[in-house]
Amino acid sequence: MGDSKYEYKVDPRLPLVQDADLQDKIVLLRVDHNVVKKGKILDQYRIDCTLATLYNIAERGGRPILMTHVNRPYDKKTKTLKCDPNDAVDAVVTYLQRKLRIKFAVPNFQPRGDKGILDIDTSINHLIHDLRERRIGGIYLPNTRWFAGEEDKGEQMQRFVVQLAGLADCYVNDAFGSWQPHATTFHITKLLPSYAGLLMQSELEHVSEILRPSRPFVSIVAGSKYDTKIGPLSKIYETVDHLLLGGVVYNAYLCAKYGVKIKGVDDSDVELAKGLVKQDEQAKKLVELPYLVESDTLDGRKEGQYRTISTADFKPGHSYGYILDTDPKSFEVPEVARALSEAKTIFVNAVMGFTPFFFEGTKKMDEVIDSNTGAQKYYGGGDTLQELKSLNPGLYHAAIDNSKYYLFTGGGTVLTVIEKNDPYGLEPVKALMDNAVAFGTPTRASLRSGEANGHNLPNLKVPPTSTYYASLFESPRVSKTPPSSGANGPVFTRMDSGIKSYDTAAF
Ligand SMILES: Nc1ncnc2c1ncn2[C@@H]1O[C@H](COP(=O)(O)OP(=O)(O)OP(=O)(O)O)[C@@H](O)[C@H]1O
Ligand SMILES: O=C(O)[C@H](O)COP(=O)(O)O
Repeated sequence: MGDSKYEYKVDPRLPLVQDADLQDKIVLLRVDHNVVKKGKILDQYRIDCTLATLYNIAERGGRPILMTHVNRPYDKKTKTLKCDPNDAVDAVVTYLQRKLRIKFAVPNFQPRGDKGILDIDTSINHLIHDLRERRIGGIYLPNTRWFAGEEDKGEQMQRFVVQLAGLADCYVNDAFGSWQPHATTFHITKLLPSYAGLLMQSELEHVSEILRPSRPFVSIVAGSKYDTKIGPLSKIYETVDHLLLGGVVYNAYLCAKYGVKIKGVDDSDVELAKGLVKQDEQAKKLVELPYLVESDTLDGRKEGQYRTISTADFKPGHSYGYILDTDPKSFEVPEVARALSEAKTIFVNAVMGFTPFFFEGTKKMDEVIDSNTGAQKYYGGGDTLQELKSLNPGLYHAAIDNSKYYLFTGGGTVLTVIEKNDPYGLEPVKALMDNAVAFGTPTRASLRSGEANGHNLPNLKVPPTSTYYASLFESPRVSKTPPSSGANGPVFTRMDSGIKSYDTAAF
């Protein structure tokens, strides 16, 4: 165990990376480095936050294989997966190499048409060898969402997870921002001993604070990910004293509340938003930002083609163009100003406008929040942090070292925690705790009670030894009989790629 001064307050049943034996182990490390837009990094914060875990793994003899998703390359409507170089991990790898002065190798797996990458093939074997021999500092896998198995729930997922497990001895999840239960955040824990990284631990400690906020508690939710944000909103509504909305979420709410039509807002989204309107009829916690920026086009900020409108002028049945920002003067309306200045806790997952063209609403929001010096302020979300940094750089840098601020690496994750009212209800986090029980790995709870896990392992899925995998990587074409891992251990079969398979009964 480490020095408790440097440890986070987390559920003692959570298996922690600092308690894992990592000496000469290959560690599959899931991070959320989803910070690349059009091939460029907009804000390194999410990467920097994972360096402690990376150092911890390296310091204790572990050999890391990193994985992150970048953007959303799978199109649910057309069911196609496009491996666009703009969504590659290369920019992240270049940044890490420059920062750490070590070499990361990125294997190149060919996608199959618009189905994405189907297999981790044996071309990775020599890289694993180099990793073990310390000729490279790490491997960085391609964008996890380029793999057909990442978001799948059936055979492709199982195949991908089995191949991933075949690369490593254990798994560490440091991707707090990636709360969706996908192959690399969730299913992989069925096959490898799994641990929470240091960033994950820090985020879990701080997100617990939001669940018992000093009141009044104000949440501001905006942005474009309507599908994953509208769900948690009704639960969030119950926990806050005031809710402010912006972006696409607010547009749907306005259509539902005022019976207007706003360009780009789907009828199905308006239907969903009606629930929120109904909820607000009684409690009236929703503080509306009344001045909005309407634009005739999505093609940027075109002189003469955008204007400020007011919700006071909304008439049922009236159609509007795109609503692409909140006019800053919305924050001067007494009701809005009061809600933000009297708040004791503020959570912000909000980009108010269509970036990069419309930014004034977000800039003003950040400044007004900052002027409430007494409030505890929590920001979360990839774009939310990027915008805070680019619009108010001084404020952003001061916030990083200010105890009145905490910057989460995931906004959708915090919303989900509030929805579940439990950080350990996040599926990837729960999977880590279940894994500790199944694999018998030590946790603070088991160490404290003297039931050091790992000695008495009935009904466990025990992975094969690293030596076994190493031998495969060294001579990938020679078929070997895998070692028995006990009566209850997994059954292995050889796959075409030369990587071992677990019995899929684990899923
Ligand atoms: N009115 C609007 N119309 C269209 N796009 C908008 C509008 N308001 C904001 N956006 C877009 O929303 C995006 C940010 O929203 P998003 O939901 O991805 O936030 P986030 O901070 O990344 O949160 P999370 O981490 O939960 O994904 C930006 O790309 C911005 O351009
Ligand atoms: O940027 C984010 O919000 C996280 O990386 C999660 O991305 P997702 O919502 O596409 O899963």
